[in-house]
Amino acid sequence: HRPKNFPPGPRPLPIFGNLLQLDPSNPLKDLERLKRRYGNVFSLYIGTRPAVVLSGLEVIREALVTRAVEYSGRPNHIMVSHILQNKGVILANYGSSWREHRRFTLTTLRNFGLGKRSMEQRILEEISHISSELERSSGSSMDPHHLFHLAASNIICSIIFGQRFQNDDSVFLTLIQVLQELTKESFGPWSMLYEILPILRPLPLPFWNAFHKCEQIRDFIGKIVTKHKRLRIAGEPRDLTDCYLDQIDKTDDVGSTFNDSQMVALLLDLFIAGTDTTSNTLRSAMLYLMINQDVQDKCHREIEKVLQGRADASFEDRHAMPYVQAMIHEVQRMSDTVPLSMFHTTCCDTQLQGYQLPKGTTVIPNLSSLLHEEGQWKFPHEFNPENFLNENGEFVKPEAFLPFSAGSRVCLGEGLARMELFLILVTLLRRFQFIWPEDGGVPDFGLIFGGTQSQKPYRLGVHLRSNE
Ligand code: HEM
Repeated sequence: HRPKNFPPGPRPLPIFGNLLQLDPSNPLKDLERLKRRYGNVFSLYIGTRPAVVLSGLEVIREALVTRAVEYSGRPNHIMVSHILQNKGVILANYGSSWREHRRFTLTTLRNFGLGKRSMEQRILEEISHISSELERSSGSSMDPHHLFHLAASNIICSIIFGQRFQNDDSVFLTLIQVLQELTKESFGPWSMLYEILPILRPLPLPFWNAFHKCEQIRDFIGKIVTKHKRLRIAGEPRDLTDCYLDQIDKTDDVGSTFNDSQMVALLLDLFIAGTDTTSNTLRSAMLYLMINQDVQDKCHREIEKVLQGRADASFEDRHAMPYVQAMIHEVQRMSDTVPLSMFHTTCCDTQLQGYQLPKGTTVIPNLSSLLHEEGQWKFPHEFNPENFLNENGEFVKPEAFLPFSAGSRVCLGEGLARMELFLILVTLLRRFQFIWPEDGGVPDFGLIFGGTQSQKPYRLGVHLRSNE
């Protein structure tokens, strides 16, 4: 039975709740259908637990921004929260440890703690590796998946560990593979069984693989931390790990939330959160740019005009490049990278649009619903940078653009991600032209659903521009 005055929704079955009414390979269409039937706030049973799905700008803003404190919890019954032990930031409960770690990370990422090499420099260094790799493919085509995935991982590694790995480093490649398997298994069918039938948990079933994989990654991170402890000079941080060790020194009291196991959890979080998201967005960008040569040409002209003879772009240049900004935001809108955000929970009994939600209710913000919401966009269903330009050609950001979510849990890496997307795309569009290969078949813009969505595999045609 639904609690009193709980949002309406389809009738659940015993044990499975409404899970059998959703397509596990892509529930977004089903959520859209249920929204049309029950409204922008409706409920679903995931197993025996009720969850509330929020759609549209008005409702999502009311929950995540207006009532931010009431809606900032994280579920602690799902498999991935058990794997990550509710430590670090992403799945940490709303409370002092989460707050202090979030503040520490944001401050450090804002370049107050990264030592001599700024975040911008670290990104530019990685771009030079991407460029060399693309140069090797000039005149032909390549699958960009690996290239962008390694680049995004390496940027995060450079910031948190102070080092990048060679693209053929076997330990790094294994780590990335384990990480990819971990994210897949954490949201796969076995994780559903783990959640809805707790009685199965003690049995040696495949969901334990995900726990073992996470241990492997923690070991890898643990070794890097040990090396840092040996080589660091206190007060002279080279990267985020050094900053954290300084922070432990500073807050060495009994009540401190900064300690070794929280540090490994935080580093793991940043590594997980910062890789697929950025690299999937870059893959979307390349696909849309290859098919929309007019947009690519316009960006190239704007980039040349602003940078003229300068060697590198800087993130500040974005203010002089409204069209490029519009293109990048439009790519993010269409790539819909984190469609259902991270699940939230209510931290106390609360309300929304006249409904009552008891403390502990799972809340699913359907961010995907905003990015194509009728009435919010000039062209809700097509790729068109004009969605982000006013009649004077100036860049404007509609309120429904919330791919990083909103409120107190808004993506902590938004600044970093935006800097990466801008610097990488500007540098690559300046040096290369990307062309749909003749044998590429018909372009398919359909997305593969997941915690982070991605484009289907495709080949990127690369043409090195002459030094015009
Ligand atoms: C295009 C790239 C990215 C997108 C679209 C994206 C999107 C998101 C979204 C939707 C959330 C959930 C917010 C919520 O619960 O309401 C999130 C959380 C988070 N993201 Fe990102 N993200 C991106 C890149 C990054 C990067 C590069 C980092 C690494 C620094 C990062 C770190 C995090 C963290 C730590 C959280 C958890 C925040 C918290 O619970 O307080 N993200 N992100």
